[in-house]
Amino acid sequence: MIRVEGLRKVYGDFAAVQGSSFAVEPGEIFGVVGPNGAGKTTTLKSVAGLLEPTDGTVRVAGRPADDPGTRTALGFLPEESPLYEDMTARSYLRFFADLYDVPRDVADGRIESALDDLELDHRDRRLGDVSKGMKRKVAIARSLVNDPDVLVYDEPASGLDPLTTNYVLEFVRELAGSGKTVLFSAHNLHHVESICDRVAILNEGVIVARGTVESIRAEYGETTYRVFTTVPVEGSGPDGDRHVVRVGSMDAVESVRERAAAAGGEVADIRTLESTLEEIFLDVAGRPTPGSRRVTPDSEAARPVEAERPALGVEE
Ligand SMILES: Nc1ncnc2c1ncn2[C@@H]1O[C@H](COP(=O)(O)OP(=O)(O)OP(=O)(O)O)[C@@H](O)[C@H]1O
Repeated sequence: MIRVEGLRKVYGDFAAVQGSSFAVEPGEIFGVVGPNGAGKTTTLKSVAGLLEPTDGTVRVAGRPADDPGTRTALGFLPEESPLYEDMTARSYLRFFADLYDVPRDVADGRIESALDDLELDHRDRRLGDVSKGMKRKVAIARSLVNDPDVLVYDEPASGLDPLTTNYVLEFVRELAGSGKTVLFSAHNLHHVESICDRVAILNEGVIVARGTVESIRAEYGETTYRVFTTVPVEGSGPDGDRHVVRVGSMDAVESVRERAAAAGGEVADIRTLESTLEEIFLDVAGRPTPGSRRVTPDSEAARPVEAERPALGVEE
């Protein structure tokens, strides 16, 4: 549903994205993570047809991302989503449904159902007077008024309390469960690990790791073992009435077992620990990336900064 090939975006002499390729299928949530400035928003805006790539192709549902047909079949949630503060949730969503030429009766049904699904109270209260969580939910509802197959969500849970965050993430999961294609960026790697089917780790505009969390863990992570013994062994520390030592291989576990036996004790328990996505991220994103983000003046790719295209439903 989303096909990105060789995406490159240069601002002046700076490459924000240096040649990314990935695909996202219907029903899938694909997470883009990376440090500040890695190129996540640039990637998402390019998929949403809001930025013209310097090089590469972006296709959504078989059409170029900037095709007018694509843009109405896609819901984009920007990182910051200022709303028209004097409107109510209902009037605001109707306004956007009108922009997408959704017939009024279809729009009303769709809006009420989105508001119900998002458990939005205060539907007729001025948006300037509602909570941040509710504003974010309204922005999410706005991304759905045209019933798009493809959703591009930049930090959907940014700045929300844990309860609202869980609600929003669960909602995104349900949207993917109903067959929508979701491209999603987030800083909170625990959220990404919990809801994304596949992940790309971006660093300095380059995808440095990509795949399911399990495959990334298998390739870049490490397995360690916490070995609990009834007697102290070299390197162990107390843990209640037992002792615990962390080792990195099954051979090392065997060696702990032998040392415990030699000291008249035994191994009481072994727990396996896998690297978290966060640990892998800190490792992978800390490595130097191939290529420089600086584009030299005589380089073919050094083109003028592209203006952002105005987007339907995006006031930035
Ligand atoms: N219009 C622009 N002109 C020049 N440079 C830009 C422009 N937009 C983004 N950049 C630069 O491109 C790089 C990537 O920006 P982008 O917003 O895509 O990163 P990000 O990964 O989304 O960052 P964050 O996590 O901080 O939101 C950054 O160094 C940013 O300063």
